[in-house]
Amino acid sequence: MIGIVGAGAFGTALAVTLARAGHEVRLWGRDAAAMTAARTVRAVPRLPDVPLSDGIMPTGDAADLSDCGTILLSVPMQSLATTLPALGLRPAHAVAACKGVDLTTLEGPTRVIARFWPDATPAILSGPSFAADIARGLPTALSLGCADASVGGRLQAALSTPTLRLYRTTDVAGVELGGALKNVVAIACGAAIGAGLGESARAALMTRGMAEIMRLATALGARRETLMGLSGLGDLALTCASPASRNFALGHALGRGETPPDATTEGTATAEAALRLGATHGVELPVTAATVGLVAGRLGVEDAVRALLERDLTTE
Ligand SMILES: NC(=O)C1=CN([C@@H]2O[C@H](COP(=O)(O)OP(=O)(O)OC[C@H]3O[C@@H](n4cnc5c(N)ncnc54)[C@H](OP(=O)(O)O)[C@@H]3O)[C@@H](O)[C@H]2O)C=CC1
Ligand SMILES: O=C(CO)COP(=O)(O)O
Repeated sequence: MIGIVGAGAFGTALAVTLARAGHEVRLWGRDAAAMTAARTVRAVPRLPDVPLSDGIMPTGDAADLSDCGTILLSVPMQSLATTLPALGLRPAHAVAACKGVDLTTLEGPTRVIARFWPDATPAILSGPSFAADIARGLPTALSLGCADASVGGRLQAALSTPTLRLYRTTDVAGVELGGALKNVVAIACGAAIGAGLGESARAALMTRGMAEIMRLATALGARRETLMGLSGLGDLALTCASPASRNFALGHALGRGETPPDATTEGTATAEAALRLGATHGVELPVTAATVGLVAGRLGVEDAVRALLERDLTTE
């Protein structure tokens, strides 16, 4: 039996594909009334058009997940540290499916898990995948990072489904940082497109953004080959190119001078966290700095572009 914490779009999509593959799934959401309603409506508010099969038990009571040896965590990154201790669970394996860096502690999801659930083996699941695609059973591939190779292998086998193919690695930092940092670049790309700066500008931002991801993540212990994989280059390609990305949509609205839609956008907090990490580790992050300024309203798109173009010429 698999437990999923967070009945948002992604947690629910994972529940649907795992149940379709034959798993019994307990899906916990913080809104107990909505989860009770979901038992009869057989859908959750964040993914209303996706029916929940009989193999999924929606619940607002975390105790219903106490028999689940593996728990997937799919709440927004900035709420992970408050969610975990409140659940009262002690799973053997805890797989983070959230993308970001905790702004208070600058920890990735597996470090947060280790802090609150020291007995659990932590892992991270990340890569290019829109919740709607996974829920529809469209082909998807993700990275599963687990420092314990044998647990990682077991999780890979358990969580892969006929349409969701997992690749495993022991490079937890690479999987975490690739998935977290690409959201920052997606905001920047959305702003460029929204402001009418063109496809060439987007390609330049993606490429230089990827250079920043490489610099910061390798300084923090990630391996280059992981960052060139699904949770890095792969997810960067998806989110920087698709209006379906909420991070891209946020940047797009800012680029057009409009009010951004109200949605989970992990890239805003992660951009700030990345700047702090960059300052500590002596890593220059010009695209990230411009994105932070843009999101905070300190810079307009034109100022941000000027700041990037006026930097000293350098080698690639
Ligand atoms: N959507 C996608 O396509 C993908 C998302 N992800 C990642 O999955 C994670 C979750 O995103 P997603 O499911 O899309 O987000 P949603 O906005 O769809 O849902 C967020 C979920 O987290 C809950 N939540 C929000 N704030 C808190 C809080 N403070 N404490 C506890 N629970 C909270 C929400 O509860 P409530 O409904 O009650 O507000 C909801 O169940 C993110 O890190 C995201 O980057 C990864 C890959 C794809
Ligand atoms: O991470 C995602 C796809 O891999 C989803 O991106 P958004 O959170 O920007 O919608």
